[in-house]
Amino acid sequence: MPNPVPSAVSDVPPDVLPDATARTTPPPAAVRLRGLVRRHGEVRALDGVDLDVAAGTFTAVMGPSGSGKSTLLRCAAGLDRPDAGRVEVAGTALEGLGERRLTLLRRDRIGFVFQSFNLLPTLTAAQNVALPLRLAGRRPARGEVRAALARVGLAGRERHRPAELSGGQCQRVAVARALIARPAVLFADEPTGALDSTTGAEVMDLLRALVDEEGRTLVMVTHDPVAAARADRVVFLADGRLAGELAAPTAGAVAARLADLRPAGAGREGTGGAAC
Ligand SMILES: Nc1ncnc2c1ncn2[C@@H]1O[C@H](COP(=O)(O)OP(=O)(O)OP(=O)(O)O)[C@@H](O)[C@H]1O
Repeated sequence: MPNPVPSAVSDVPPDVLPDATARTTPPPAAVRLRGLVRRHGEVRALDGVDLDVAAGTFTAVMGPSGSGKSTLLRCAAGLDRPDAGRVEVAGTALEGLGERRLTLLRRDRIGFVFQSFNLLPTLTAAQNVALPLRLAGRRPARGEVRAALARVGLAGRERHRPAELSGGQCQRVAVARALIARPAVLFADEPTGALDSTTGAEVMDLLRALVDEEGRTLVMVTHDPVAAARADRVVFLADGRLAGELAAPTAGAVAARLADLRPAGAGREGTGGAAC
């Protein structure tokens, strides 16, 4: 019987082989930012940021307080609109999208984890995780939510409400909820900021494993050099601009770079920082 599947490259007609250019072109970035500007009144929170994040990698964003980290993350995740520049997530440009299409893109392609978990207190862990699917009009497949909770180490906690869970467990629920729709990119804004160091380290173990074992793409803002050192790459912001990066970071190298970025005694704290 003829075999319709070519057994070797030499069996493939030349016109269907990728050309040399195609073979050397890197895969499209999961996140691509170009010339990003975001003003808050007089403050240029972002002042022309260019950044590419490769799929399947873990990037940490660091910088002094007020340097624009959260603004960068929110613009990249479609939660905030830049005043100028371009944001692409998984090959889709965000700037031309109307509110409805942006909402759909956020729902289907983007996961976001907040420092304060943002779980709904009246819902169980399972109901919180299922919420994005429910909002999309989808009934979760049998076992889907349970498997998502098991993946983050919360097997058996499906029926617990946030008040019955520790901070670390709440953040795990939030991670499971962010991943349930299988987003192209997971953004995390200070995901360990509300946790003690041991619990924070456990959440970092989970985030690292999601990249290593499942090929997830993660972009995380943090103030903690130890957390940032778990990333493949740390990019630094100062005054709304990129201020260098470190590959294969160590906590010591991250802390030293951060100290260089801080003017003696302060970052931009007190220069119009957001109200608390
Ligand atoms: N909604 C807002 N209204 C007014 N100014 C804002 C707003 N959001 C951010 N800013 C200002 O933009 C600048 C960047 O803020 P952003 O929160 O992005 O910085 P950050 O690096 O994340 O700070 P932190 O580390 O303190 O969280 C700051 O000067 C901040 O005061």
